[in-house]
Amino acid sequence: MALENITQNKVFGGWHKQYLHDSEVLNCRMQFAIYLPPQAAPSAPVPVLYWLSGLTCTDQNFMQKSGAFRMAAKLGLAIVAMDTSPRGEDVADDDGYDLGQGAGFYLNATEFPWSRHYQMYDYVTQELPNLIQQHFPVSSVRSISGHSMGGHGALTIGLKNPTLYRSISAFSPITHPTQCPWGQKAFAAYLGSDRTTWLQYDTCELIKRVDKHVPVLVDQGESDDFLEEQLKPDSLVAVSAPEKGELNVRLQPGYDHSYFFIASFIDEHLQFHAKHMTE
Ligand SMILES: N[C@@H](CCC(=O)N[C@@H](CS)C(=O)NCC(=O)O)C(=O)O
Repeated sequence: MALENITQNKVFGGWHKQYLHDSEVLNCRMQFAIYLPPQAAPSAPVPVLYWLSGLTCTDQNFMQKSGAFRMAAKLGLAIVAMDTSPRGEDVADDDGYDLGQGAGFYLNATEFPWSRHYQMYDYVTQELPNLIQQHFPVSSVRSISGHSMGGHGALTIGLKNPTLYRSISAFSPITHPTQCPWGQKAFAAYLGSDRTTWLQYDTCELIKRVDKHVPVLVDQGESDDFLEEQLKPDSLVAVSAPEKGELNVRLQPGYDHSYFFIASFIDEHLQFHAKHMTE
């Protein structure tokens, strides 16, 4: 599949590049960004961290604001940041910032009018990684991370695919979407009124169902305005079971929901993933 390179900037000895491509699963043109560290070469493929952003974001919020490049260059990690939904004039949308374009929730929609394009689960787990492996000097070793809606995406996708990802991390994730307004609105639209179909995309429900999971690191700011109504870290702590795997939920005093918070702890997340990707 053809990639169209639209930007490239050298940073910490590596390269940040943006690309456009036709997505078969999303049925539209998509944009993504990749950071290739200086170590990446055809003779030396590097592991990849997939980053999933939150509501209203594009491929650029993380790349421009997280300050991840210095540590990624040091550790020799590639990072792929994708868009948060299918895009385009023909793609169904909604006036709310929390539904439609910019709010794909990393699931496969089954309901009209969303199902024609909103297949983000397949895009993240299959189409995009295949494209990345085909075109860049990366190995098949992957981990996954994200913020808010993207933290929900990273956790659900990582829990459901323990052989695809070595580790999972999340900042301020929506941990129990079937029990919060953002999740209930999105799942009702994308998946319909049968709530049993929602459970496959709910981190707290998935943790209860799996026997084992890969190591998980979660950071949550205690001064996050969305903490109690939308994110519910206590629900995640309540279902954690040490015998199933490492699940470290850290509450960080004073931090809010923004990329200032992400920038403060991104180095620790990259080190966590690098450790598990090089084991
Ligand atoms: N009312 C906010 C809600 C959306 C929001 O807070 N989005 C978070 C993720 S849930 C974000 O990362 N915003 C973009 C940014 O900070 O760069 C907005 O419209 O920006």
